[in-house]
Amino acid sequence: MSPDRETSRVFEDGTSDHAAELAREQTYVSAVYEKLDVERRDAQRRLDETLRQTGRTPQARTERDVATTLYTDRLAQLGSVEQGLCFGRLDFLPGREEETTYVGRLGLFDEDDDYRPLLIDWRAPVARPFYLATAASPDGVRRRRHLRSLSRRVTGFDDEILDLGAADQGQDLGLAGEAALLAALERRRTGEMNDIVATIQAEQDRIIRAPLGGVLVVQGGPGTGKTAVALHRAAYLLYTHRQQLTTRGVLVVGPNSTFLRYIGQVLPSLGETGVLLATVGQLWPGLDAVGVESPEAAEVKGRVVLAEVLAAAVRDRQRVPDPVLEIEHEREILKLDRKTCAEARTRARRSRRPHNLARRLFVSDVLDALTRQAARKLGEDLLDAQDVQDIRAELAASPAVAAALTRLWPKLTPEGLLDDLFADPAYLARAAGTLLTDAERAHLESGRDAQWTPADVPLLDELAELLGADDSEEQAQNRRRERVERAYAEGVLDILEQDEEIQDEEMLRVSDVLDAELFAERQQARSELTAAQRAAQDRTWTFGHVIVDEAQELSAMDWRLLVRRTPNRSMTLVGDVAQTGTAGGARSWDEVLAPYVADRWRLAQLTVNYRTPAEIMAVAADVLAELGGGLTPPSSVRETGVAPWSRHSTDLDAELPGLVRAELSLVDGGTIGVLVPAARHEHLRVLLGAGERLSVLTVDRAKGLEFDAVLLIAPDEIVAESPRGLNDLYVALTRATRRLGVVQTGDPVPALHRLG
Ligand SMILES: Nc1ncnc2c1ncn2[C@@H]1O[C@H](COP(=O)(O)OP(=O)(O)OP(=O)(O)O)[C@@H](O)[C@H]1O
Repeated sequence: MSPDRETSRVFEDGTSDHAAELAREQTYVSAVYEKLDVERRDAQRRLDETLRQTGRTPQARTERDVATTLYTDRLAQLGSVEQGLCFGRLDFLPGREEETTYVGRLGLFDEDDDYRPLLIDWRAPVARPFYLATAASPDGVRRRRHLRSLSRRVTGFDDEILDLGAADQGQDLGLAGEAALLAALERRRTGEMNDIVATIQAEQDRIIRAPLGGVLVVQGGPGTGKTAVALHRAAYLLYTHRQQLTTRGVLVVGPNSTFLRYIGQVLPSLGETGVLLATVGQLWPGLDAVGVESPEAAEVKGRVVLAEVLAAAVRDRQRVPDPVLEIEHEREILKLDRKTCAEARTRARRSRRPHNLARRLFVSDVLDALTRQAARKLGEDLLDAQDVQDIRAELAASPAVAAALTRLWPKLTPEGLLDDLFADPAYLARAAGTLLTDAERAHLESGRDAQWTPADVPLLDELAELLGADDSEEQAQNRRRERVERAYAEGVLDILEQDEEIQDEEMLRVSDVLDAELFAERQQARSELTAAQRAAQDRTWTFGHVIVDEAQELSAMDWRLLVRRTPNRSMTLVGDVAQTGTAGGARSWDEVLAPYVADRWRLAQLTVNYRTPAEIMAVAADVLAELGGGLTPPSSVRETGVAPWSRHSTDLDAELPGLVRAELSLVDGGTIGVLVPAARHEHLRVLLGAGERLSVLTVDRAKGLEFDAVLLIAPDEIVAESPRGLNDLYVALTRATRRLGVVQTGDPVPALHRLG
């Protein structure tokens, strides 16, 4: 159904009516923007007022904190919805209370008219027919209108009349707002993902609005909008379960930082800033795990047996003397024997506390034993209880005793232990036992770079759990700081109260202003941290909901980390098992989830490809068939009439720059992705350079991204480069929104037979 045909159906007497209708829409949309401006000024004024308040009691201060966060968030939200604020309109069949509803990026109401809705938030239940209504099931909707706009100007609209006569709309894919959808898909790519709020399709909407609890897996082929759906789901959940989720926050996990940059603007454009976007490698606060290692090393590190290896590595550090450890104390030699230490060790281990916390038990038992010995040497009969206590305190403070305890049960940090483990083959061999082969251990030892790698982070996290943090000193410091802060606040209050007693109006005003500024400063520093920011600084933070994109790539150890961050198991996992590139990634969702939720997870599928034109998808479908696994390729929403091309190159360095230039000129200011085998990446990146419109990437870096045109280089090498090479080829072929060119340099790849 073309928009023109539809427009003429609605306005049978021609374009002048269309112009008049456009003008009417402009009047309405202008009024909505005016309301937005009023709301912004109002929120700014309230924030200013709140920051000026003194907060004289703890309750008042808490209230002020809450209000400041509220107005700061509101301002950010109102600031982010400027573009495309109002994008839809629903006209209902007679009999409904409301005749017309406008749908947009947030809800706005007219307080002077009994809170009449001016604009309905796209996430509100009443906006749902905008995404779900079809001619076959119109849900009371007579007409759905998509408004097009540029800044605050309405530039056009596309209508759909939802009567049964129009039931052929969207062909057999059941598309809603097809004209607007196709216009969105035709837009050239900029290197940043856009939101799809105006054109969400029914199968996507059902996933976005699925209930919060439990594990929802979204399986969908390339370009089916999994990433878009995941991000809109985050926005929807925050809107619908605001209270529950703003305190705990939502985490969105992506495969790498290039991908996170690509999707980074979507949630802010939906008015949501309280979501933490991170790779698993970024979930260790203060550490940027950007080290590089071999795929083999990363694969071994991702195996679930590493949890056992690490536990054994920790136990290995809990030692007993062989046979005796001598300690010099006050010119006497005290002896720690194997049996005493073994008993202390058993008691400490049985406590089931993490290593650094169980250490206190071990230390206490050893000190008891040493105290008994020292007392015996001094003549037990001559000592009273206080003397014995003093001896124990002296022993506890003795550097020689401390050194012995460190040898037997050292305080350990995750970083220190992991570094030692990978640097010391004998230690690794003891910890791994029969769990890893010699060759696998060799990967761990040799694959090391000076920096931590993303695959190290789940290991550090596992170790943090095994070791625990002896934070008694930190807690004592916190208690001291709280006491000081309380005393400070009480002091301020005293002064204010005295001032009030003096009843000197001028002085009162001065101290009020001073305190207001001080408090405002302190409070601002605290309240500006959203749950997402606090979560980013806290390894033990547990989220209200976790969304994982490209979930098929995660290793077993990654999953352990993420499940620890989501004790309520409220998760949305989106991915495609046909695109798994990492050796440790998923072959099936069952396999991945069984250890954590058994079979208690729900599966939703996406079936329509919004990215890759049918001509290119046909080539990719051959590769999918060769992969086996019984997955059906998604149906492309459009054809472009442009066939993918292939050529053989005998001198790539000479030919490629010209091919890239040609493609750049054909995409009308759009983007090109040159996807290359890892072994050629560095060379071709230097040869071609890179810029805003041109990216030279390995396939794993291109995962989740899209380009107007893709040039795929040496597909045979991509296939040969990894055990999941065919999956990589599938990913590479499905990155293009308009054009695909394949440059072969070696043997033809059978799965690409269609290209000739
Ligand atoms: N309903 C929609 N309206 C407009 N554009 C859409 C819609 N759904 C998806 N798209 C667009 O289709 C493209 C592919 O979407 P997305 O990247 O979310 O797919 P994906 O399933 O995550 O793909 P892949 O598995 O290949 O990474 C994006 O440009 C996205 O904006």
